[in-house]
Amino acid sequence: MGYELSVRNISLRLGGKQIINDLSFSLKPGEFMGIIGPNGAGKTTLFRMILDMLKPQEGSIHFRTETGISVSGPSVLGYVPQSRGLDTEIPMSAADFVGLGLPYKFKPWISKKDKAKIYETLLLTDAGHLANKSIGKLSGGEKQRVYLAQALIRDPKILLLDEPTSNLDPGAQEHMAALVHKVCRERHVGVLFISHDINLISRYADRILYLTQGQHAVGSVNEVMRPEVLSQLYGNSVEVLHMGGKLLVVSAGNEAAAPICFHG
Ligand SMILES: Nc1ncnc2c1ncn2[C@@H]1O[C@H](COP(=O)(O)OP(=O)(O)OP(=O)(O)O)[C@@H](O)[C@H]1O
Repeated sequence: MGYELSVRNISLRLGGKQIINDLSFSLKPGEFMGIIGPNGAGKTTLFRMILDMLKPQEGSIHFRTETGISVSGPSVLGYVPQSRGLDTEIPMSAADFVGLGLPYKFKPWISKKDKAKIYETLLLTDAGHLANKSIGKLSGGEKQRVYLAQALIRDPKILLLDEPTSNLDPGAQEHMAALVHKVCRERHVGVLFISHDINLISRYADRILYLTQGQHAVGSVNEVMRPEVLSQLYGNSVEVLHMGGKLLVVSAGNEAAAPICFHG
């Protein structure tokens, strides 16, 4: 069964700054939504509200089954945080790391069933061959696939991914986004995927949420990535250039038009 996320008119001020202002959107089962916006736009803060780690000062966030029954967020969410800073010497295999995502049980061993589930989930994220390797010694792309497996081990209905492709080379970025897209479609999981790369996102996302300066726009890439929409968000004249099949967003009317947000 799929679950829908419904965000209704939420607003949040932090440290005297309006981070989120009257934001509403919904995420359907099996839908892939990309979240983009400059540093400090409030993307992670939005995740913290969805995860119930932070309450919006106005508005509400709900999770419902397809038949309309409300459920609590944490029970249906899988989350890959932005960074973990794992010690390279940490004495833990990738499989044990994934096992940390299992519901806690008062026993010192992992059951055969749990072991099978861990391996099956590692296979799902193309990381089966990494099961016995030390988690701290994996490459950035390998680690991200193990983190994804940990977030998937409890079969979440909605997946929150905070920049899972940052610091990865283009091939690993594509691999990660394609994996997430496969899980999204095959398992009917709703995905919120934060990234700074609109060109990557636009290949996979059904819709995007663009956040900046307390403002936002939601829609398809073609609906949102338009000069009139982005100019309104930034409060400045902005151009959206299409170069070699890629999007480039720049401040308009400036000879030395500095990219305000290069989406390579
Ligand atoms: N507890 C807090 N108190 C005050 N301000 C905060 C707090 N948490 C976050 N902020 C501020 O809220 C703003 C949004 O932060 P957030 O981490 O959500 O941005 P982001 O869009 O995820 O940025 P990035 O792309 O750099 O990860 C920032 O200006 C940040 O300094």
